[in-house]
Formats: sequence, structure tokens, C-alpha cells
Amino acid sequence: MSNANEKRQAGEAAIRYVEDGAIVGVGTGSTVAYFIDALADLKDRIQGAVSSSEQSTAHLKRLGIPVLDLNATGPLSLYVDGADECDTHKRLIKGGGAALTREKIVAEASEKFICIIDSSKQVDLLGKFPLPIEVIPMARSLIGREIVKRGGQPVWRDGVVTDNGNWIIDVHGWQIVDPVALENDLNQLPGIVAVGLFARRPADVVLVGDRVM
Ligand SMILES: O=C[C@H](O)[C@H](O)[C@H](O)COP(=O)(O)O
Repeated sequence: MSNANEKRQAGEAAIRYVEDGAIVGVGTGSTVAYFIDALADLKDRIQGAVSSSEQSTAHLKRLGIPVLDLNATGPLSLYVDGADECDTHKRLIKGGGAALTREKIVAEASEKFICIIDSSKQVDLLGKFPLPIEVIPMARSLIGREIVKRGGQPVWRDGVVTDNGNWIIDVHGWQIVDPVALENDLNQLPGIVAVGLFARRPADVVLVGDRVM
């Protein structure tokens, strides 16, 4: 079961990685919400944030933190985000909140990725949490069939439209022994926008509550 106290501790602990003058990449979700709250106390000491979702953008703006365009900022020094699962190599499943594609873009643009989680997210093997995949709507069935060929059970997250206007398929039943190989394989399929596996680009630091993993 997830632990709100550990999420808050992790969100607040991540603040120690924020340097004066920084532009901070900001993820999405309930753990990141604690980070955004804490970041507001530093808003006069940073240039602003690059956001990974409309939800985080609204939260940042509400607290008076400038939201900047990644095309204008160039590379970022720091990205802070939560996860749905994290293995011992800091490889992640993300996308429970459907924000995976923009999260992946901001993570890729950032030098350091700090992942903030509670202890319920720690696993030895990724895959108990259904793997979210963002797909172009017309490719939903095509991708569903490709997933079945690979032994997964695809479930359309009916009614959910991502910030990019696409759909989400959650894949149940995969025990992900080689996350890099699966990520690379799925990335080849036309119609997949992004896979919620962060294995090619794992986190650099994982905070479980206020403790470095
Ligand atoms: O799409 C959502 C994101 O990947 C979140 O970072 C992830 O689902 C974890 O969210 P939470 O901190 O609410 O558990």
C-alpha cells in the first residue's frame, strides 16, 4: 500500500538537489505534488520549471513558479519525478497518471534524474504494476495484437485521453526480466508514442521517503 507520509518526505528531500538559478524539470503525480509545494518556497532562487503535464503546470502556476518551454531552455540540470515501480537498478515503470511521454522527454533532456517514491514502489522484478503504453488512437488494436504476441494482456484505459490527445494501453501479466530489451522492442512498433519503461534512461538517484536507495 502506498504511504503518503513517505511520499511527502521524498518530495521534500528532493529539494536539496535544487541549485540556485536552476530550471527544474518537474514530473507528475501525488509524490511530485509534495515536491512542487516545497519548490514554491525556493521560487525566488530558481529561474523556473519545465513541466511534464497539464496537471503539474496548473500546480506550478498556482504557486507562482514560472513554467518554461523546453524548446527555449535547452538541456536541464535536474529532473524530479515519481514512479509506479522501481527495481534495484533504478529502472522504472511510470505512466499510472498517463503522463509518461512528456515525462520521458523531460527526463531525457535532463542531466540528473531524481526519482521520489514511497517504499511500496520498490520491486525486484518490474511488471506487477501494469505497464502503461501511450498509443496513437488508430493503432490501438494493432498494438494490442503485438502485445498479445509477446505474452501480455492489453487493457485499454477507456475514457482516458493523454495531454497529447492519445490513448493508453495498460499491459498486465508481463514479468519484465530484461527491461532494456523490451523497451527497445516496443519502441520499434509504429503507433506506440512512448512506453512507460524507464530502463534505457533509469533514475540516477532514488529517494525512498527521505532515504537514498
Ligand atoms: O503518469 C504518471 C507518473 O508517471 C507518476 O509519476 C507515477 O504514476 C507515480 O505517481 P504517484 O506519485 O502519484 O504515485
